[in-house]
Parts: sequence; C-alpha cells; structure tokens
Amino acid sequence: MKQALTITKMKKMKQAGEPITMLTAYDYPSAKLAEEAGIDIILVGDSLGNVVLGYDTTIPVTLDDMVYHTRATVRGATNTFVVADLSFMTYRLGIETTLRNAARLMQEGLASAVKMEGGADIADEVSALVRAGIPVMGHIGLTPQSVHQLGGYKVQGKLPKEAQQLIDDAKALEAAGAFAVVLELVTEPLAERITKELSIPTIGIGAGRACDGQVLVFHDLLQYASPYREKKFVKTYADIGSTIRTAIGSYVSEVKARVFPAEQHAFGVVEPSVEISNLYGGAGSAAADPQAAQQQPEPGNEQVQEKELQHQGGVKA
Ligand SMILES: Nc1nc(=O)c2c([nH]1)NC[C@@H]1CN(c3ccc(C(=O)N[C@@H](CCC(=O)O)C(=O)O)cc3)CN21
Ligand SMILES: CC(C)C(=O)C(=O)O
Ligand SMILES: [Mg+2]
Repeated sequence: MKQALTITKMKKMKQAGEPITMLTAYDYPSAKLAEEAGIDIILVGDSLGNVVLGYDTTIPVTLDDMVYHTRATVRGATNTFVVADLSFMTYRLGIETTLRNAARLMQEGLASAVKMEGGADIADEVSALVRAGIPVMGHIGLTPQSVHQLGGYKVQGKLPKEAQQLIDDAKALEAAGAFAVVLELVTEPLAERITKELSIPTIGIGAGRACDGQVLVFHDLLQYASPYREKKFVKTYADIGSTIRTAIGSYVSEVKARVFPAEQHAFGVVEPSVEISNLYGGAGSAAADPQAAQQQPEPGNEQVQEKELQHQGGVKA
C-alpha cells in the first residue's frame, strides 16, 4: 500500500520538478476511486456546494457540511493526504474562531490540512494555524467565496497592479508558513512567475502549465452532472453523466415494459430440473424417474424441500 504524501515530500517534488496531482472529492466512493487511481492529494473543496448540494455559489456551504463530507472522504482514502476547505466566513471572525473551526476539520473531519482563500489579508490567521500544528494550503487568484466582490468568476491578475498584488499575496502566504498555494484562474505567465518565486509548491486550476501541480473537480473532469464541465480550464476525461443517464433510462424502460425484474432476479422461483435432480441425488436419477422430474413443489414449500434435501444428504453420508 502506498504511503500518503507529506508536506515535506511535496516540497521535494517541487524541487525535483515532479508534478503534484490533486483532485476534489467529497465522499467515500469518489475518494476510494481517486486513491486507487494514485492521486497525490484529495481536496474536500467547498465546491461541493455547487456540485453535490446544488447551490449557485460556495457561500451557503457551512462548516458542518465540510466536516460531514471530509469525514466521509477520509473513510474512503485512508492512505491519501486530504485537505479540507475552510468554508465562507469561518476564518474571518478572528484568530480564536479560525483556530476552533480549523480544529473541527482536523478532529471531526480527520483532514490532514486545511485550505483558505486569501493572501496578505489572512496571513495572521495562517500563521496562527501553522503555530498550532495545522498545515495550511493557500488559495489566491479567483477566490469563489468572494464571487460577489469580484463581480463574477473571471480570470484574475490581468492588470499589472493586480498581478503584483497576487505575487505579494503568494509571498505573504509562504512567509506565514503555508505549505502550498492554489492559483485559480490566473494567466499562465503570472502563474509561472509566482511558481518560480516561491519555495512552496503552486497548484493550478485554470492557471496554465507552469504550476508545480494541478487540481480539478471530480464532477468536472468526469462530466458528472457538473455545472462547469464545458469551461476552458477543464478537460473531460470521461462522460459518466451520460453513462449514468443512459443506464437509468434503460432501467426505467425495462420496468415499464415488465422486462425487469426477470426470473433470475426473483426469489423463491423453483426451476424443477435443478431442484428435483438434486433431490434424487443427481441428474441421472432424475432423468430415470420422469414422474419425479415433473413434480412441481408448491409455492411456499421451500423449507420442507430443504429438510428433505438434508435428509437425503444424511442417508447418503
Ligand atoms: N464544479 C466546480 N468546478 C470549479 O472549478 C469550481 C466550482 N465548482 N465552484 C467554485 C468555483 C467556481 N469556478 C469557476 C466558475 C466559472 C468559471 C468561468 O466561467 N470561467 C470563464 C473565464 C471567464 C474569463 O475569461 O474571465 C471560462 O470561460 O472558463 C471559472 C471558474 C471554479 N470553481
Ligand atoms: C477548485 C478548488 C481549488 C477548490 O477550492 C474547490 O474545489 O472548492
Ligand atoms: Mg474551494
């Protein structure tokens, strides 16, 4: 069984130029499959608000939602480094609240680390968590919890002033002790520059090819009923959405047409040829006694038959 990644090994991977792979997953089966596929890091992202809870944004996601999903995810991926998002406002109400909330993700959710959106503005919160032994992954660029402030899900850092702010934010996170930084929806040249200037790994989503790692959302890359499946930053690796839709459609048609359930899916249906031949000690004797072979057991008589079988077995032994 492979060993879970550590934050020390992630830094070594950056130095060695070995890409780090991260995938969001929100529950037991998706985490299990991601671990089996060899993913380096699982992120229990607050994007679960969009893809599994059906909200328009990540803002309604609560800390309870995150704890619940993190715990389920960790149960499915016991040998993978699991990072959990601190949800909207859970790290903006002071250091003490931030520590308490992150502690819940670690103790109740069993996460290995937390992620939070922001740069220099949350450096104090980041360093307080790190001092408390909680590894922190930063997240800058498009920060979806601020979607209303940003005016939409747009590429960030296009203007020189904005780009400089993002570089400063990345450095502030590194100085505060973050072990990695997610760069979301920033231009490739900016992501390259930040990646070069940091000693900690950058993990990109819609941030181009130069990052030390990449992250995508489970439901996006698998086209699993995701609202973001056709975006430029996503690549579709499978279309399980249409596989599921087609399969459920077949189930519906077969039930409507009384094709399913068939005889093999039902209990207590006796196939005389099999049962009777067993009763008389093998296919040969059943064939030798055509009257016995035709004998139909009465419905609900299975128990009696089973006793007879046992008796036969006892006599033979
Ligand atoms: N399923 C899922 N995947 C995600 O990647 C994701 C979420 N949910 N929820 C939270 C945020 C929202 N995200 C988004 C949402 C929309 C765009 C988008 O429409 N981008 C435009 C770029 C617009 C521009 O050029 O400025 C695009 O066409 O890709 C990007 C990221 C990323 N995050
Ligand atoms: C897209 C990633 C970085 C994220 O924060 C999430 O899935 O919530
Ligand atoms: Mg998130």
